[in-house]
Amino acid sequence: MDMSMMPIISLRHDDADALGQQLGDSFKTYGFATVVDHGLDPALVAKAWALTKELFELPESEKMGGYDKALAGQRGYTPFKTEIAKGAEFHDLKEFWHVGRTMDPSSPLATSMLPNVWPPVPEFKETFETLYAEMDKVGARILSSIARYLELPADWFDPAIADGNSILRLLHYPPIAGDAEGCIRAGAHEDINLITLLLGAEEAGLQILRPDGSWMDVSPPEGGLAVNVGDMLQRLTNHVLPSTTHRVVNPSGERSRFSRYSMPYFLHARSDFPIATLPQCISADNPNRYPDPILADDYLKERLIEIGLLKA
Ligand SMILES: O=C(O)CCC(=O)C(=O)O
Ligand SMILES: [Fe+2]
Repeated sequence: MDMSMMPIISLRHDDADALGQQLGDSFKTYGFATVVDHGLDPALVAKAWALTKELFELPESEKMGGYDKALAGQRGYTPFKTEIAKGAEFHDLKEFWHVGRTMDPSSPLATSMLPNVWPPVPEFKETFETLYAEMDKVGARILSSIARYLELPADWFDPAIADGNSILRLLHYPPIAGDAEGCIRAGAHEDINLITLLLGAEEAGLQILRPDGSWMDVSPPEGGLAVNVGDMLQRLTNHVLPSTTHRVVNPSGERSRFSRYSMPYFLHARSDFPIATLPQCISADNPNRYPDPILADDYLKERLIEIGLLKA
C-alpha cells in the first residue's frame, strides 16, 4: 500500500479474514483506517451531536460544575486551553467533556475507575451511556479483526478489554479567535490507548504524519469513523502496528468562523491488563523493544502526567 490514498473499509463483510487483512494493512501502513458501515445507530449519533452542541453552549460557570482537578481530566469538563501535547509550547484550542464507563459498584474494578459526572443537559446521561456501549462493541469488533490479522484467536482481546477504562471524549474547537496566535486546535500527539474510534473527522483539520515528515489529511465519508492505533497497541505489537502522530490544524477563511466538533472513543484495556509484547510480533528483525511488561493503569498514569492532566 502506498501512502497516497487511505482505503475506505466497510465493516459489513462476509469474510472475517479478508476484513482483518484490509484493516490490518491500513493500520500497518498508516496507523489509521477509515471505516464505514460500522453499525452505530445514526439516530443515536445525531442525538449525541445535538447534545454535544447544547453542552458547549452552556455558560462557562455551568460547564465548570463538571470540572474537578482531582479527576485529572478523566471525567467531566476540561476547559479551553488546558491540555497541552507532549513537548508542545502552546495549549490546544479545545474544550472537552469526558464520559467514562458506568461501573457496577460491586465490580472489583469499580474503585480503579472514577465515577462519571453529568452536565445539566436533559437526556445527556442516557444518550452517552448508550453511545459508550455501542462504541465499545464496534471497537471490540475492530480489535477482533486486528487479532485475526496478528494470527491470534479472534476473541483474544475480549478479556483484555472487558470493563476497560475507556473514555468517550466530546470535543469542541471554538471558532478561531484573536488569542489563537501560535496555537493549534490539537497539537501533534499520539493517543495513549489501544485504539481510537473517531466520529466527526469529516470536518477538515485532522492530519497524520507520514514517515517522510509530510502531513496527510484524513477525512472519512459523512458518518464514517477514523480509527487509529494508540500507544498501548503499538507497544503490545512491538510497533508492528504504529501509533501514528496526528494533529488538528486550524481552518482558514470562512471555516475559521465555525466551531468544529468531534467525538473520539479512546478504547482502553482493563486497568489490570499487563501490556506484554506479543511473541507473534517479535522477530530477528524486530527484537522485543519492551522486555518489561507494564500494567495498563500504570502506563496511563505515566502518560497523563506528560500531557499535563495529572500531577506526578
Ligand atoms: O478532533 C479530531 O479530529 C481528533 C482529536 C484527537 O486526535 C484526540 O482528541 O486525541
Ligand atoms: Fe488523538
